[in-house]
Amino acid sequence: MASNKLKLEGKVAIITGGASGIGETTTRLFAAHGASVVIADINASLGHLVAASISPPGRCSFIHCDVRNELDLAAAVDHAITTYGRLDILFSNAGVAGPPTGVLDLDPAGLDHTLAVHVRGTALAIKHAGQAMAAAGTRGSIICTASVAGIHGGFTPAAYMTAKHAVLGLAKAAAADLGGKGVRVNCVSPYLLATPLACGAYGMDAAKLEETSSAGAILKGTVLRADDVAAAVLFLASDDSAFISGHNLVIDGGVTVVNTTLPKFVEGKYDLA
Ligand SMILES: NC(=O)c1ccc[n+]([C@@H]2O[C@H](COP(=O)([O-])OP(=O)(O)OC[C@H]3O[C@@H](n4cnc5c(N)ncnc54)[C@H](O)[C@@H]3O)[C@@H](O)[C@H]2O)c1
Repeated sequence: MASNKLKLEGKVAIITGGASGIGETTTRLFAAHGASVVIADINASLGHLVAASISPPGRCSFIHCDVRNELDLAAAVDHAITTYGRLDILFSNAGVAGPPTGVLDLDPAGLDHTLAVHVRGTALAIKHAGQAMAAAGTRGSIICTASVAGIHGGFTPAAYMTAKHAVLGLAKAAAADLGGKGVRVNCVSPYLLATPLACGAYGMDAAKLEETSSAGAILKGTVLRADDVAAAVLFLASDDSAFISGHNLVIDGGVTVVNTTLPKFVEGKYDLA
């Protein structure tokens, strides 16, 4: 049975990419669990709308932040501390789909942009949030959005896949560097779910994308939604995961561990079809 206990009461979080999709849903869940949340995003109109829709007024605020820009991330951390007095949680989640090509057709500018948002952005967000947590002696939690594209080849175009592998490496490096300060660093790795990023990249509306995602999933009878990812992020942000660091929490209903191309053992025999 789900507990009614607030899991983040009195905590302060920064969520990059918090204006939309997984970030927006996590912003709402964190606030519902008692956290004050700073949305750090380039989309000012959506960011202000989401922040204003969360009650009580002031519980959530928006700051314009391009995660490729170190000064923007430093300002987001300052904003959290000035406005709410502390920083306990960073959810580094801002992302772009990147160029829709394989390696042979790769456009260097598209590769640079994809790596800058996902890798440089995550590294600098961890740097500034980690420094603030360490300076204040806060036993903080940092969560980065990686992807099933950080585990296997073939899921996505090359630049995005490269970026998500790097995010996993970064999180391991950061877990090692920040563990001595009491700060935990983990990743979540979702499979395909309907958000503006994914619908845009695949050229599908939300219903079609969910149908496609469900058809490819191993786990049947349920559809992966942003709520599922936000629940995993809440677990990693809260004291429920107090001794978990350097972990990649995969939210894929088994997609990355089941190889559907191998012969299948069904009801007493191998299905070689
Ligand atoms: N949707 C999926 O299927 C899926 C699966 C696995 C991982 N992810 C990852 O989840 C994360 C969130 O994406 P989403 O699917 O919710 O998409 P989304 O488009 O709904 O949200 C992405 C957010 O990032 C923001 N953003 C983009 N560039 C930025 C920048 N330079 N600085 C600050 N903010 C910026 C956007 O404005 C937007 O609010 C991304 O890292 C994405 O790679 C998505």
